[in-house]
Amino acid sequence: MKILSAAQTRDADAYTIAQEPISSLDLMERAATALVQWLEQHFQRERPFYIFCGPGNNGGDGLAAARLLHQRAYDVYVFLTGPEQKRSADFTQNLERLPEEISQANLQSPEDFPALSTQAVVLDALFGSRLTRPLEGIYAQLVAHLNSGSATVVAVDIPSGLFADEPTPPGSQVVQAAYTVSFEQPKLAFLLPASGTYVGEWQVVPIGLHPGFLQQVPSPYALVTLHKIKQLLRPRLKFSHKGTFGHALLIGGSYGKMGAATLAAQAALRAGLGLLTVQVPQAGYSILQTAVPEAMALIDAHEFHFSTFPSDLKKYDCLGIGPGLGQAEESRVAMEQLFRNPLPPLVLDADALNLLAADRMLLTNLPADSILTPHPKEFERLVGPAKNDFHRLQLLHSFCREHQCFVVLKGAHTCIGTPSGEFYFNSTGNAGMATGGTGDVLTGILTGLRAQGYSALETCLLGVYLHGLAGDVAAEKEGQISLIASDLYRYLGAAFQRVLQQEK
Ligand SMILES: NC(=O)C1=CN([C@@H]2O[C@H](COP(=O)(O)OP(=O)(O)OC[C@H]3O[C@@H](n4cnc5c(N)ncnc54)[C@H](OP(=O)(O)O)[C@@H]3O)[C@@H](O)[C@H]2O)[C@@H](O)CC1
Ligand SMILES: [K+]
Repeated sequence: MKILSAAQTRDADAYTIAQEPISSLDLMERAATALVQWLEQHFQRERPFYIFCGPGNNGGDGLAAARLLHQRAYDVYVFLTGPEQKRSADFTQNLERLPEEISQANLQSPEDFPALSTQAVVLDALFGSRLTRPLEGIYAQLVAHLNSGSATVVAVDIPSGLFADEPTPPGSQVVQAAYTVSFEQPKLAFLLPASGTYVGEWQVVPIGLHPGFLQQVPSPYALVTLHKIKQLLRPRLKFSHKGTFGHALLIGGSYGKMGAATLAAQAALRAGLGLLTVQVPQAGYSILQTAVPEAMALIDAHEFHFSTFPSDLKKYDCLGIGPGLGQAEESRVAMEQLFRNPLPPLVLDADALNLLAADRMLLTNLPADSILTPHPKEFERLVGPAKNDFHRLQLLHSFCREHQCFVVLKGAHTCIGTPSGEFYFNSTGNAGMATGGTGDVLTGILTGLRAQGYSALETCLLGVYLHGLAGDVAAEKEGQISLIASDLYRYLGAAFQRVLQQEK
């Protein structure tokens, strides 16, 4: 699913109005109807609605929703803000349509702000996607009031005060929503860590924007959906054998960090890999053979960490390196030597990335189409600090282009950067996965998929999505709090099943 800028969203709106054709007022009615359907599913009629409307079309949505909620027997209170001369045409029409029984108040100063009980549902329809500057004066005071109460806040389209596709200046007043119901497409701001915290749980409701426009509009940003993943996943054919599904080499583990290597190994196998060899230091031999009997072991010359690499690298279909590797000087030298050889497709994680960051000459020898899986701190070590989340995306773009690699930047919505400048945000996963070892599992999944012949991009899309989906299935069964990394490979099979069973 493409992610559009605020300007593109307005164009989509205008195109739909002209081509469908539909009046702008009717499009607003459609948006409000979709919003109210969502509200009805989530809130009982005992919950009174306090609807705060700004002067633009976001406020117009709020007014239309007020009328529709009233028709559905909810208690509704409407609060208007902003100068009358700023009111949009559709806002004005919806204000005229508002039934007289609905109480209305104009908010001129903080003394007019209503008290909000825990029972109340606040609908934030102050500003939408055409915010032009940070909120000030009465708007900022009102947002502070809404945020200080204990009512449930639902943002219409986007929390007011948040910029959809550019950084919101630090210190700005922004609505802290429990839920955000967004029209047709999520906004880029929802997917980035700093702005995403304002959005709460977000939901996209379709409002029938013209598919012709959505297909042709260019956007570097996309949200990866189940539909896309289903198209990528290849079925396992009857006459296949273990050789069909690739042979991967994993290099990882050091004294005290053998678990990282065994987690990655288990995950690689569960990703459908045919054969797996794992190279560990001597101290890891029995651990590996006991924890992962399905894997073949190669033993490093060093007792405690990575110091040498196998000579016959060509026989492997993918090399995954990094989980639990450590950062010993001997390991750095071994990496340097490794990078002077012809290599199979690479997946690099954790300490392999730290070694790259410490020795930038290594980066110049990075083979094209390598996959790197940093968390934000590891990414910062590679590219330097980012001023904000949007600047981090620029750094991601430049890094992927310069090194012709794919970067899986891990986070709540993991972002895959590509050499050609696209950004794919993941839509699966949950907070239970913020626990040690889940990154090692991801490295294993990616290594296992890449060895099966998936392209670097397909590997990233599939691997990241399935890793998150396994986490979601695990959380359904065990809850988020107790989720641990090994649950992710234990539920990976169930995640594959969910994708395969999804209707095309
Ligand atoms: N696109 C779609 O598909 C559909 C969109 N729909 C809905 O429309 C919404 C977008 O509506 P919109 O374009 O009227 O913009 P919106 O954000 O309501 O307000 C702009 C007004 O606020 C003002 N203003 C801005 N910043 C300010 C500030 N800091 N402090 C004070 N004032 C400020 C600005 O005036 P300015 O002062 O900048 O001249 C202008 O008057 C969208 O989010 C969705 O909810 C659906 O109904 C139908 C389908
Ligand atoms: K809003």
